[in-house]
Amino acid sequence: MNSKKLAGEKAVQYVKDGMIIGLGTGSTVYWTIKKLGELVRDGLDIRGIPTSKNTEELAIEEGIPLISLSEIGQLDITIDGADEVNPDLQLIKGGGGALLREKLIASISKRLVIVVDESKCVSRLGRFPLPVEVTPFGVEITSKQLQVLGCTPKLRTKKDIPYKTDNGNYILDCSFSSISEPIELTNKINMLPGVVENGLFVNMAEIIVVAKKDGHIDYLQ
Ligand SMILES: O=C(CO)[C@H](O)[C@H](O)COP(=O)(O)O
Repeated sequence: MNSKKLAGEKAVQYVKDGMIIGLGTGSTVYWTIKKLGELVRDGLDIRGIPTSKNTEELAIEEGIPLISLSEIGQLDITIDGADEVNPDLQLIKGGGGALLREKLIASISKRLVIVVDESKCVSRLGRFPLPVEVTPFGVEITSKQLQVLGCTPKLRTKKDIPYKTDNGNYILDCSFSSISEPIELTNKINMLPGVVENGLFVNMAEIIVVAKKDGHIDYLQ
């Protein structure tokens, strides 16, 4: 049983004809996008807004018509994955490095639907290191300032050089032993001058589609 596929495909039930849809990033929402491609080929009329260059490529491959952010003020729905979800529907995102575009697009969506397999569900956030997108300029300073907030930041790398986001920034993966006050923490992190955005999504998700190993689906809302 492929739980990511199950969760990803289930979420298309929220998509209706005529909708503008935020297309998330990652290996779970991959299955949503593949399914939407099938539905588009069968006549579903939607427009997508990708949250990353990878997702844009996939959506084009699937024949999903795209629309640019400058042409719209609001999206009907965004479907996306997550790295951790807690029972209050708070999330850690950004494992795939797309957190800034994901958060921006989610912030102008009427609904944010999250698709995960059950391994992502935790009682308290923080087991997964929190991705923080930062400017390359002054990254060492920003890293020290983040440490003061109680974490161990690690510069994300790819093939031994700093990983660059689609926006040309770096990611610091910040290990907190646990995150008890996500709202306070997100505000404190985003106050730092070198921080562009962090991967805590609080008060944003409306529904979380959780696929279990045995094939059952739970809906957290
Ligand atoms: O936030 C993300 C990308 O920035 C992803 O949605 C998150 O990392 C989950 O990915 P996956 O479904 O591959 O486990």
